[in-house]
Amino acid sequence: MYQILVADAINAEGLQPLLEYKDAVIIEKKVTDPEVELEKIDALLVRSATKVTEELFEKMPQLKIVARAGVGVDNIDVNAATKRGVIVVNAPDGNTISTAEHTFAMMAALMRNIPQAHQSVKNLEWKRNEFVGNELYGKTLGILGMGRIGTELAKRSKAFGMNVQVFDPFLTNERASKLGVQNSSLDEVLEHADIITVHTPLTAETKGLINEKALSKTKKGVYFLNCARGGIIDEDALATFIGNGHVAGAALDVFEVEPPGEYPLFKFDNVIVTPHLGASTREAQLNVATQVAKEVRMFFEDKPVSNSINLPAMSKDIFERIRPFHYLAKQIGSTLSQCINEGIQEISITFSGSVTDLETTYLTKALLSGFFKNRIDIYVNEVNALLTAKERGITVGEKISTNSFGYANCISVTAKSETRQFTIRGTFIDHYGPRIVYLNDFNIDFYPEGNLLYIQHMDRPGVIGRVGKILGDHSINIATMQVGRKQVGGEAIMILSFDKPIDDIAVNKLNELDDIVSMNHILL
Ligand SMILES: NC(=O)c1ccc[n+]([C@@H]2O[C@H](COP(=O)([O-])OP(=O)(O)OC[C@H]3O[C@@H](n4cnc5c(N)ncnc54)[C@H](O)[C@@H]3O)[C@@H](O)[C@H]2O)c1
Ligand SMILES: O=C(O)CC[C@@H](O)C(=O)O
Repeated sequence: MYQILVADAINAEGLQPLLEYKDAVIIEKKVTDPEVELEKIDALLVRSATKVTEELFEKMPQLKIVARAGVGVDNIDVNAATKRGVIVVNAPDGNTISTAEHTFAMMAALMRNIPQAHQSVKNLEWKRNEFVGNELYGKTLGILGMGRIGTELAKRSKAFGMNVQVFDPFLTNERASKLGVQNSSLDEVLEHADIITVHTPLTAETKGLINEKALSKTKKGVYFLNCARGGIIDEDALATFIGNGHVAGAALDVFEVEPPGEYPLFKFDNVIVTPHLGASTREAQLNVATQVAKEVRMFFEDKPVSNSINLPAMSKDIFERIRPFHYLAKQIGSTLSQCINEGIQEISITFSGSVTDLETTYLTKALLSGFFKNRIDIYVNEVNALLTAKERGITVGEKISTNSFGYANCISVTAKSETRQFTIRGTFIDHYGPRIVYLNDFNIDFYPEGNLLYIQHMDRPGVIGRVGKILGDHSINIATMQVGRKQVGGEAIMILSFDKPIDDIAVNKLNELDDIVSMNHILL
């Protein structure tokens, strides 16, 4: 039974896909609640309140997926998640419209002094001259960050007759002209805009994007909006420029520290604020909760998640095509690691035939996760496989080849240690499934699953019989047996499979046999 912790206020109706999931129990409590057994939690659902830090991951060794019911993942240490193989998903577009509408509402309220006038009337005043505002019509709106929210805001602002000038390093001129906005540099926006709004994520690059230097390039009387993340506009610098009258006003939905407590900007009447309400509509909360609940359920049902921050996105269709090779790659990796007993320095993977049409990097990661599964303690999956290899000094190479060794598809892997190299190849055969077809210079053919014994021996009369006898004497039933050799009387290999695990006594007896060179018990 998966334990799913819903740590922030997430729309209950949206959680329905998880509430209906019979393999999960939902716990709605804060991560700090002493009743929560953090060490048993498999999935964590949050909004922006819970900070998902390295220390929290430390307390949650079972955690497999963190879902952010919203866009920004700046409250989640994604690097720490990746290192531990924890998948991070978000709900990227469920609150786009709500946040764009909130930004627009803030802009209109700011330009027409609505919050101040509202308060004044409620204080039994009637100061019509004091609250004279400005039209939006004809003004230049500068948008920094033309992603989902920036784009929706641009559309709404154009409908109000505004000129829209934008800066986004990833925006092409073609897209800008389709949207009817002017694609500009940061400085051009700063110099020309009457109102400037930020819609970037908070990153090392965007932290303080609007600082003293940027503010000093703006027009006197400019207005600022921040409905993205606190810190993109430097709050101290903004306070200075509002205080000296250069900036005419600001509307803020987000703060460097939330809740902001005693806050220098609150003393200005021309600063209007909301408590991080951009996404707070019934529609957005239902959308984001449903999106993440579906994603978490898909993950536990072993289906592809589409909005992962640290995994490649894959459609259901593509996932169905890659699924057999994904399994094959994992089993190859796991077989490989159990066939070699020394430290590996290099793993080279070559894909050929029909598998090359697929996302091979994803298969490389799956192969590595299989490789590490039996070698190290930490949970390795496609998220942290490459990082784990790097941390352990293993060079991983991937290439495509036209030589598929006569198979319709082939994954060939060579692992190198200081002293030797080991090659393993697998293929997926329609109607048969995954097969290992080459092991350490021997052609062979076996199904990579279950309890296997890989025996290297000399090709001499009676060896196979003696192996069979010892196993029989220990009541061990051989399910399948494959042999491979290069020349008569030379080195040979055997792969035996069993219905149940074989005991150490039998293995030791087998090891004592003449003509047995080495033996590896493989559990797949
Ligand atoms: N107030 C709220 O409740 C609320 C709700 C939703 C989202 N948000 C915030 O809004 C942000 C934007 O959301 P979105 O869905 O539009 O994201 P998005 O990823 O669709 O758009 C972000 C855009 O910023 C651009 N960008 C990145 N670095 C930049 C830089 N240095 N200068 C200029 N542009 C840059 C990107 O190219 C991208 O186009 C989120 O990261 C989140 O922090 C806030
Ligand atoms: O959870 C919220 O309400 C805030 C969401 C918003 O900041 C986001 O990044 O999606």
